[in-house]
Amino acid sequence: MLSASVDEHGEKKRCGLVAIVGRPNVGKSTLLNALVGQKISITSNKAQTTRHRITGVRSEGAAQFVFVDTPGYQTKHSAALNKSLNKTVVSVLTDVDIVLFMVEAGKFGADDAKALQLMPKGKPVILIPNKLDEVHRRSDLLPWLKSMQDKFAFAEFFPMSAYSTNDIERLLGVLKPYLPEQPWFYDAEMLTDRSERFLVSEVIREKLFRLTGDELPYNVTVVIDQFAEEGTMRRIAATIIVERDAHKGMVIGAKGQQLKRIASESRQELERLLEAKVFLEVWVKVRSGWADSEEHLRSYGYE
Ligand SMILES: Nc1nc2c(ncn2[C@@H]2O[C@H](COP(=O)(O)OP(=O)(O)OP(=O)(O)O)[C@@H](O)[C@H]2O)c(=O)[nH]1
Repeated sequence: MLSASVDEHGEKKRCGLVAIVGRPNVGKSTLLNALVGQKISITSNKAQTTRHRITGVRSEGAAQFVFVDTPGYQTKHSAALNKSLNKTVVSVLTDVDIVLFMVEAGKFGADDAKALQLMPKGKPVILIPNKLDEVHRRSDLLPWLKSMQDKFAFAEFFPMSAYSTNDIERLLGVLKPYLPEQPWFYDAEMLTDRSERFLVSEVIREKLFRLTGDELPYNVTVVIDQFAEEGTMRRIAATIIVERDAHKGMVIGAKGQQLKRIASESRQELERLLEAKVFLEVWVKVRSGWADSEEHLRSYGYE
C-alpha cells in the first residue's frame, strides 16, 4: 500500500530544503535550472540577474529536493536594493537543511569571503567549485581545495560543472542522504512555487539583459501590468522600468528595433513556456531613483 511516508518500493520518503549561495555570476541559476530540469531562474553573463528567492522542485525516487535560489551576495553597492538582496540571503539560510556554497573552481576572492561569512553554523554546507570545465589540469586544483578546507568546516567538496548532466545526477545522489525523512512538501509534478506571472517577468528581463549587453545597469525591473487568459490566448502587458532617459534609449534602440526584438523573443519563449498563443505589449518608463527607495521596492514586490 502507498502512503505519504514511503514510496512504491517501501523506501522512506525524504524531503528537504537546499539553498544555493555564492557571489554573483558563479553559476547558481544555471545549477538550479539543471537540478530541476527546467528553466526556472533566468541566467545571463551579466552579474546580478537573480533578485528573488526562487524555489525549484525535483522529485526522484523517494526523494524530493526543494531548491532555493538566492540573489548574488552584494558587496559593491549600498542602495536599498542591495540591502534587501542581502536580507533575502540571510532569511533563506535560517530554514534550510543543506547549503550549497558555490564558487568558481580555483578561485576565492573578497566577495566569496563575504558570502562565506553568511554560512550558518551547525548545518551541512557543501562546497561546490563550479565551472570545472574551465580548469585545464584537475591536479592544479588540489592545493586550492586544501586551502578551502582551512576556511570553513565544509561537510563535503563537490567540484563540478553545472553544464554536465552526469555531475548533476551525481550531485543529487550526494545530497539525498542529507534530506530529512519526512513526507513530501509538494506534488510530484510540481516544479516551482512561483506564479506564471512572475516567470513571465523573468523571461522578459532575461531577453532585455541578453539583448542590451553590458551597458544597461542592473537596477532595471519588469512589472507585469496585465496577465489575462482569453480562451486559448494570453494577453500580457509589461513595463520595463529604467532609471534614466539614456537607459530608456538603450532599451528602445534606433527606430524602436531593440524593444521590438526584446518583445518578439520574449513572446516566442512565453508561447513555449505557457503552451498558449501570447499577445504581448511591452512599454518602457523612466522612474528615477527607484532602486534607492524602500517604498518603490515594496511596490515592485521586493521584500
Ligand atoms: N564554463 C562554465 N560556465 C558556467 C557554468 N555554470 C554557469 N556558467 C556561466 O556563468 C555565467 C553566470 O551564470 P548564472 O547561473 O547566471 O550565475 P548566478 O550565480 O546565478 O548569477 P547571479 O544571478 O548574478 O547571482 C553564465 O554565463 C553561465 O552560462 C559551468 O559549469 N561552466
